[in-house]
Amino acid sequence: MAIDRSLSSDAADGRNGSAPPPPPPPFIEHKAYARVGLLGNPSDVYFGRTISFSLGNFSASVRLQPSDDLVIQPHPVHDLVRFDSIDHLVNRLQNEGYYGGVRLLMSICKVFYKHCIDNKIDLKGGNFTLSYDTNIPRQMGLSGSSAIVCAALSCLLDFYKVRHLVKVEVRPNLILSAEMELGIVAGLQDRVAQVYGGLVYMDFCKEHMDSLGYGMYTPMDISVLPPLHLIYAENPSDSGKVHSTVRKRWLDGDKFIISSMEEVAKIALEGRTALLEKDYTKLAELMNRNFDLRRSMFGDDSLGSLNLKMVEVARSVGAASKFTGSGGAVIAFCPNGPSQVEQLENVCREAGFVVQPAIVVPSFLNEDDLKTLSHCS
Ligand SMILES: Nc1ncnc2c1ncn2[C@@H]1O[C@H](COP(=O)(O)OP(=O)(O)O)[C@@H](O)[C@H]1O
Ligand SMILES: O=C(O)[C@H]1O[C@H](OP(=O)(O)O)[C@H](O)[C@@H](O)[C@@H]1O
Ligand SMILES: [Mg+2]
Repeated sequence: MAIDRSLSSDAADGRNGSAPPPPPPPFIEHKAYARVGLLGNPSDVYFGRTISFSLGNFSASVRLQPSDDLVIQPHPVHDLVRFDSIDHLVNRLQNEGYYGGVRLLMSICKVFYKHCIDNKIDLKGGNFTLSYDTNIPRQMGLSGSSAIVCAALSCLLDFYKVRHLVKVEVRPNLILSAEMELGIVAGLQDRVAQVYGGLVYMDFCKEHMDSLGYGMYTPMDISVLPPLHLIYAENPSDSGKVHSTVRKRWLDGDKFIISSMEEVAKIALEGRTALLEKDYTKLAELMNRNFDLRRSMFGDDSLGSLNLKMVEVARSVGAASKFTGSGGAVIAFCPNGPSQVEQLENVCREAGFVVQPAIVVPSFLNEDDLKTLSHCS
C-alpha cells in the first residue's frame, strides 16, 4: 500500500506565517499483474483444473483517494469520450469496443458492498475517488479486465480495513462476480492467479465448488517452470464472445464439449506432475494438446486467423504453444533451449508478432491475507 504524504517543508512548518494547508488524505494504491493460463484453461469455466501464473510483463494499478464524493474516474485513454472526428470515434469503437475500465470499477464497488452486507461486515463511512491505469494489452487473453478489478478490490479491502475479514479464496469469486454483472463470460483461473500471485494449481471440482463456492488452490514453487515466451499481436478478442457458444453447448449437454473439457482438465493434473518432476518433454506435449483440444471445440472461425497463426508460427520451429487465455496472446516453450528461442524470435518478428520472455511474479500475499486462508496445502 502506498501512502502519499508529500508536503513541501515550507508548507509543513508554516514558515510564511499562514496556517499550513491540511495534508492531503493518504491514498491507497494496488497493482495486479496479467496472467498466463499455462495448462488446463479454459476448463476452469467447466469444473476443471488449471495451472496459471502471474505475469510480470504487464500490470494494472488502481488508486483510491479519500474524497468528499464517491467518484469513479474515467481513464483518459481507455475510457475515451472526446474524439478528433467521427472517423476517430468509429475507428476506436471498431478496434476496442464500447467499454473501458469504468464499468469494471463500478461493478466491483457494488459486488464488494453487497458481499460485506451479506456477510455482516461493517463498512465505515467516508467516500473515495477510484482511478486506474494499465499497460496490459487490452482484450488479449492476458486478463486485463480482471487485473483492474483485482487491484480495485485490494484498494477497497484496505480503505475499509476489512482485508482480514474477506478470505483470500473468496476474493477471486468477487472479482468474477463483478465481471459477470456486466455479462462477461469468464472463469476463475485469471482471478485466482491475480489474487495469489506466483504459480497456482487450481482444482474446480464440482463437489468442492458446490459446497464452498470456490476451488482448491495450491500455490506451486515458481522454480519448477522452464523459461517461457510470450507472443502477441495487435488483435483484440472479446473473451465473452469467444466463450459464449461453447458455454451454451456445454450447458445443453453436448457430449463432445463435455468430454473434451474433461480432457483439458486432465492436462493440468498431468502437467502438475510433469512440472514437479521437471519433465519438460511432457510439458511441451501437454501444452500442444491443450491448444489442439481448444481448437477442436471452439473452431477456427471463433479463434481467429491471426491467433491461429501465432500458435502455428511458434510450432514451425518446434516450440510448444497455446493461448494464455481466450485469444490474443500465446505462451510458448522451447524444449531445445536457447538456439530454438533464437529461431522463435526470428520467425515471430518476421510474422510481425511481439515476442518476449515471460516474467513470473512470485506470490505477494501478505500476513493478513495468509491468515484468512482456510487451508494452505
Ligand atoms: N486495457 C483495458 N482498459 C480498459 N478496460 C479494459 C481493458 N481491458 C479490458 N477492459 C474491460 O474489460 C472488458 C472485458 O475484457 P476481456 O474481453 O475479458 O479482455 P481481457 O482478456 O483483457 O481480460 C472489456 O469489455 C472492457 O470493459
Ligand atoms: O479461454 C480461456 O482460456 C480463459 O478466457 C477468459 O480469460 P481472458 O483473459 O478474458 O481471455 C476466462 O476468464 C478464463 O477463465 C478462461 O480460462
Ligand atoms: Mg477478461
